[in-house]
Amino acid sequence: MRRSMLFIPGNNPSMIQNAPVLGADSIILDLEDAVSIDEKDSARYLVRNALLEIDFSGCERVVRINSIGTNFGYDDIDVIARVKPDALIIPKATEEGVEEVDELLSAIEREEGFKLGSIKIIPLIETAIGLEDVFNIVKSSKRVVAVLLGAEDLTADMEIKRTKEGEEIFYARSKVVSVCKALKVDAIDTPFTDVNDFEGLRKDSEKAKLIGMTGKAAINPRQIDIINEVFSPSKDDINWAKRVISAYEEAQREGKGVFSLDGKMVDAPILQRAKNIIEKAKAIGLIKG
Ligand SMILES: CC(=O)SCCNC(=O)CCNC(=O)[C@H](O)C(C)(C)COP(=O)(O)OP(=O)(O)OC[C@H]1O[C@@H](n2cnc3c(N)ncnc32)[C@H](O)[C@@H]1OP(=O)(O)O
Ligand SMILES: O=C([O-])CC(=O)C(=O)O
Ligand SMILES: [Mg+2]
Repeated sequence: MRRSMLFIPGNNPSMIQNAPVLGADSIILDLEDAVSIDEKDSARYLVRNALLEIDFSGCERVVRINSIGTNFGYDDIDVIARVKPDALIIPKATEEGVEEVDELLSAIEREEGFKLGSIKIIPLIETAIGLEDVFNIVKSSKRVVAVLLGAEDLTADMEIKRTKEGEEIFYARSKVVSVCKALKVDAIDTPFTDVNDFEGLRKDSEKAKLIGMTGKAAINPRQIDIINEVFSPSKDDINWAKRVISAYEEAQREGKGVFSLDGKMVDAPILQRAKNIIEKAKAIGLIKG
């Protein structure tokens, strides 16, 4: 489950230390934009040591490396992959970049005796060229388990204003979601950067969920509960899904493919939606069995 993915600056030991108790499904130890050039080398070793020494209590441990187009990216991979993070985020992802990281990871996994393919990749889509090529980027490595949308860099690249309402990223969100659904990987929404506007965060998360995003990045621990709640099925959703499934079974016994529940038509796609809700609720542990 990747409902909430919390960014933590890779040069901040006290924030990293607290990570296991913050309630995020994944933590992203950042070596890229949250770390100044002067601190790139020390942050890399801090993150390496944290991965070796801290028990992250089952949180997915993800590291955002620097782009391999920079001086830092190769060193990041060489140092971090050897301590086996769960996944690497590749900023400003391109097809060639993901292929190259995949090959570098395979070489390190062989050298270290790790299972081949065990370190996953999450491409960060945050350029216009990356967005237009997202299908090929996801296809370019079997390691890809999710896509993260980065709206701050994307809107900078597109020379447009970033707004709280987010109309300017509707196409990007939709494109990422469509590709992720087609290729069966998670679609993770861009962070909401006003860490004191909780109503705005909820609206933005609901907007992303409505069109199919499966989780959202966070930049502050106070954002996690809202994100987890929005990206989990609600009690009402679960009750509705259970009623649809049992009504469907009854209709089947009566030989009907389509019937109505509360005045609304139920047929195969609605049954599928109900099953998806139950699956997700089981995966999160909201229902058992
Ligand atoms: C566009 C992008 O690339 S986004 C990704 C890169 N950006 C980041 O990683 C930013 C991460 N977030 C942060 O650095 C901070 O949350 C800021 C700068 C946004 C806000 O900082 P503040 O206003 O000081 O946060 P706030 O007052 O809520 O902090 C409360 C507590 O949470 C901690 N905290 C804040 N952010 C984080 C975080 N991301 N991870 C873990 N702990 C955090 C603080 O250290 C503080 O702890 P304390 O009470 O023990 O002192
Ligand atoms: O990683 C993210 O989601 C945030 C990011 O880099 C961006 O928006 O440019
Ligand atoms: Mg960015």
